[in-house]
Parts: sequence; C-alpha cells; structure tokens
Amino acid sequence: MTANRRVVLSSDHAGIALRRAIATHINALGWEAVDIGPTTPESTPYPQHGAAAAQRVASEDCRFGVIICGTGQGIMMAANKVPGIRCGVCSEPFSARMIRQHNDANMLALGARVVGEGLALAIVDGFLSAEFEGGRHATRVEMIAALEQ
Ligand SMILES: O=C(CO)[C@H](O)[C@H](O)[C@H](O)COP(=O)(O)O
Repeated sequence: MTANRRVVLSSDHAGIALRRAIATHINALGWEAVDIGPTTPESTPYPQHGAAAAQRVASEDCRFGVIICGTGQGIMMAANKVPGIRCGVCSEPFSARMIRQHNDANMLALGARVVGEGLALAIVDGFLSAEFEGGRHATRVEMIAALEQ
C-alpha cells in the first residue's frame, strides 16, 4: 500500500491494548496500520514514542499518525515538537473531524484512560474520514508553520 494510505501507530505502556484495537480497525477500513510499538507492557516514556511516530509522518512515510498515552496529552506535546506535525488530542468525534477540516491535522492523540475502545474507534473514524477544507483555514495553517521558522 502507498504511503498516503499508511497510518503510523505508537503509544506508551498505557496505550498498548487500545493501540492494537485501533490497528485492527484501521486495517479493516482499508488503510494500512504501521504499528511501531511498544509491544511489551513495561513502563516506557511517551516522548520517544510520540516523536518516533511523528518522524514517520513528517518524513511522509505515513500519511497520518495515531498516538496514545494515558491522557493523550503528553504524547501529543512530544509529537508537536517535530516540524510539520499538527497533532490534537480528541475525546469525541466532532473535534476529530474538525482538526482535519480546519487545522489539517496529520496526527491524532488519544487518552487510553479517558476514552473507551468504542468511542476511540469512532474518533479515529471521524479523523480519517474528514478532509481539510483549505480556503481561510489554509492561511491559518500556514501561520502555524511560520511559527516553526
Ligand atoms: O503523558 C501522560 C499524561 O499527560 C500520559 O497519560 C502518560 O501515559 C502517563 O503520565 C503515564 O503514567 P504512569 O503512572 O507512569 O503509567
């Protein structure tokens, strides 16, 4: 499958079970889940996993990323330090659609201690099915990119 249908997945220890469920779901939707772990349950710091997934998106090896920690917040902060990454934490599908439509987000962060599996899958569906609207939103996204200079 080509890079524009690939979704990289990573998590810290808190997100392993949810990450696996999302990988299965993403593949069933016709995307290719690229699950970069971790695979064992030991405590592991979220910054390295958020950054590793973000690098796969920033390098255009994967179109999108879904990253998970306990709340989604720490791993989102780490991913957003990588130039070119626009990642938001979502706890419901409306925001997941909006970060694609208005913010051209290329990564979604989820909190495994915040949302259950069913809601998480609905959030992923919202994120992957929405399209960036461009127009006035493109100008604003360019302003975000300018902050990286
Ligand atoms: O970064 C976080 C908080 O914003 C994540 O929720 C982490 O998963 C959490 O801090 C890990 O906590 P733990 O007590 O070490 O499992």
